Amino acid sequence: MNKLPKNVVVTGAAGQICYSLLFRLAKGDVFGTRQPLRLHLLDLPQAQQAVRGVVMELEDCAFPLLTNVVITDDPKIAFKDVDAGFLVGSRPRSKGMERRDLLSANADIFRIQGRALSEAAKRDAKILVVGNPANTNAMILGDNAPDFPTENITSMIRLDHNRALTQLARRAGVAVGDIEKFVVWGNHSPTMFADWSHALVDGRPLSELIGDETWYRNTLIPEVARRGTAIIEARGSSSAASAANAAIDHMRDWVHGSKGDWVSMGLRSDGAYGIPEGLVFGMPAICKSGQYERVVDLQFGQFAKQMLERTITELSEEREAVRGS
Ligand SMILES: NC(=O)c1ccc[n+]([C@@H]2O[C@H](COP(=O)([O-])OP(=O)(O)OC[C@H]3O[C@@H](n4cnc5c(N)ncnc54)[C@H](O)[C@@H]3O)[C@@H](O)[C@H]2O)c1
Ligand SMILES: O=C(O)C[C@H](O)C(=O)O
Repeated sequence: MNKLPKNVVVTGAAGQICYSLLFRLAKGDVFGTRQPLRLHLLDLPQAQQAVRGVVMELEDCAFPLLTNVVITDDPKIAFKDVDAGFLVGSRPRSKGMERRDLLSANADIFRIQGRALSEAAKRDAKILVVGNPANTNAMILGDNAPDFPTENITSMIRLDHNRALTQLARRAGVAVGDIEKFVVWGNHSPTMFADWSHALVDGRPLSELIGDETWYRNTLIPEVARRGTAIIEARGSSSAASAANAAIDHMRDWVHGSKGDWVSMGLRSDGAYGIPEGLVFGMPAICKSGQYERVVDLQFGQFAKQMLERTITELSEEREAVRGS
C-alpha cells in the first residue's frame, strides 16, 4: 500500500451518524481497502472533547488505512486540501418537526462551510451534504462557494432510494440487487417522488411484476416519504446507521462507479425536466470512473409529472425562504 493518503473532511464528527460513518470509512468501505486516509474531523467547540473520545476509539481499532486524524472547530482547517467531504454536522429534527423546520437553524452552517470549501478544498473534491434539509443546504453551500465547481456538490437522497428498494424487492419477491433503473426524485422530504416507472427486473417492468398501482401510490410512496418520521417515533432519534450506510453507498458509487445502474443523487439542476436551474434535486445518475452522468430524456406520465411538480414547488419555496433569511 504505497498510495498517497486522501484527505477526507467529516463534519458533525461527534454526532450519531458519524459514530457509524467514521469507522466504516476508516475500514475502507468507500475508497477501498488499499487507499490510506487522513480524516479531518470538524465539530463545534463544545463537542471537541466528544470528538477526542471518538478518535480514541478509532485508534483502538488499529485501522491500517488511517494514517492521521485532524480534530478542529475551524472550517478552514477542516476543508484544507480535501479530496472528499461528508457534511453531516447540523441539527437533526425531533418529534413533531419537519426537515424544512431546520432551514434557518442550519443555513448559516452551510454558508460558512461554503466559503471554507471554496477557499481551501481541492477543486476536484467530491462533496456530499447529509445534514438536513440536505437539498437546500447543498444549494446554499454551492451558492457560497464561488471558486468551487458546483457539480462536485451533491446531496443525499440515497437513503430514500435504499428504503424504497427494500420494500419494492420484498413486494416483487426478488432480491434488492435485481432491481435496476429505480430512482427517487426531488427533495429529501415528504414530497420526494419514489419513481418506479422505468424500473426493471431482468428486463421486465417492475410495475408489471408487482401489478398493483394502488399499493405503489397509496402505500409505497407515502411509506418511503415518511420513513424518517417513523424511525424518529420508534427510536426517539433520527436514523443514524442507515444514514451512514447511504452516505457510504453514495460516495462509493461516485468514486468507483455504479456498474451501469442508476443511482439517486441530489444534483444541482441544469434546467432539464423543467426543474428550475440551481435547485439541488434528487435525480438519476450513472457513475463511472469517478464521475457521474445525469440520465437524460426520460418521458413521464401524468402522475409522475404531478409528483415532480409537487417536489419542485417545495424546493422552490425553500429557496425563497433562505433568500429571505
Ligand atoms: N439526508 C439524509 O438522508 C439524512 C439522514 C439522516 C440524518 N440526516 C441529518 O444529518 C444531520 C446529523 O444527524 P445526526 O443524527 O448525526 O445528529 P447529531 O445531533 O447526533 O450530530 C450532529 C453533530 O453536528 C455537530 N454540529 C452542529 N453544528 C455544527 C457545525 N456548524 N459544524 C460542525 N459540526 C456541527 C453537532 O455538534 C453534533 O456533534 C441532521 O441534520 C439530520 O437530520 C440526514
Ligand atoms: O427524517 C429525518 O429527520 C432524518 C433523516 O432525514 C431520515 O430520513 O431518516
